[in-house]
Amino acid sequence: MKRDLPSAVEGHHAHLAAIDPMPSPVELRAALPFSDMAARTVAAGRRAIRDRLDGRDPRLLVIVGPCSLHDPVAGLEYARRLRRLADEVSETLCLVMRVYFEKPRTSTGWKGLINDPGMDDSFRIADGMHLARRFLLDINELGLPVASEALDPISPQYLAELLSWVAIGARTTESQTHREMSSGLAMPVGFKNGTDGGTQTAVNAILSASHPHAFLGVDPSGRAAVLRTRGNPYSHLVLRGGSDRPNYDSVSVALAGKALQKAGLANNIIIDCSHGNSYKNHALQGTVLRDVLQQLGHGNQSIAGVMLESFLEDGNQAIPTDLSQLRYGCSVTDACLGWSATEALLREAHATLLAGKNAEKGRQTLSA
Ligand SMILES: O=C[C@H](O)[C@H](O)COP(=O)(O)O
Ligand SMILES: C=C(OP(=O)(O)O)C(=O)O
Repeated sequence: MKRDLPSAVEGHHAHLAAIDPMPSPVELRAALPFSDMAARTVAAGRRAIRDRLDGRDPRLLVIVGPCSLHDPVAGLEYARRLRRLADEVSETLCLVMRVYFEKPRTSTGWKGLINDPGMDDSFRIADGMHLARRFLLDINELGLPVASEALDPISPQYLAELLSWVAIGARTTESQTHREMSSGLAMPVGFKNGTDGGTQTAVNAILSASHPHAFLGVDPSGRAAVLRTRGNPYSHLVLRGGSDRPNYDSVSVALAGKALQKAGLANNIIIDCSHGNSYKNHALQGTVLRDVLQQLGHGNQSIAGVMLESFLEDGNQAIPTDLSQLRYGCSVTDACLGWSATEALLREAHATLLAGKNAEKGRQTLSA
């Protein structure tokens, strides 16, 4: 629908095709209300992540799931499997499901389930937002906390109460809008280093997000408003590698830690095993994770967690014109580890960390 938008300037709306109304955040929340179970999952998920960042919980955070969520049915099947695995490895790993509905593109491409749920350029954003909130409720009701990327600055009004962790992506870490938004979010926010591999933009972002801001946004009724924030004390760094080289190695991690400390920030780092850290070769994510485990075994105190891109099927696929040709459970954006490789890798990580934990207990008993 194109609203009548008068302007004194001739041709002012020449590049605007239409303005479609959206239900307000309050309306969507009323249509898809919180359940007690979902509320408990979010509270427990956020607490566990804060405890890890504060050093009170020694478990490694693992943010794991598809590069993008395009099919809620396959997503739910993945979540059920992850939920079972989460229980099995809970002594050493805190699993959080990666549920990304908004994709920042290098230039063009499908921008995610919220933007285009039909994957056919029909851009039914109101339907996409409804699907996204429904899916987040379903996952939280399984008892699995959720991590997502916050890309659109209005989306959090609809969805953020269902998220336990949020990323600001490599392409938006330098954006003031995203830093301001993060300063008011209730959950820990991980800022990724830039696509060029530089960490200073993320350090600046963490500093900015930890401060109060006042900026334009929408209130829960969807009305334009001035949002005044208190600052987010749980913003932290995500190392995702750069266009020419990874940055998960111990030297890069130490240098990033020094940059955080120099800025007076907590030395908390999450390693994204995908993207620039694996040269976008999904099969290399295991190599990165094993290196991180080795760093932890050698006493690294700054790595709080890892991120893995994983789905039911290995690899990825282009979005076909005939959507009935889509392969079930296979990523339509970056390539992912398949479920069996994911499960094996996380069990291996659990066994490695458990062995380290038991060895430490043994040393303590001997020296007591
Ligand atoms: O994680 C996903 C992609 O790396 C990101 O959205 C950029 O994708 P593109 O370079 O294919 O646009
Ligand atoms: C887009 C993503 O990552 P990055 O911002 O690191 O490119 C992502 O994690 O989906």
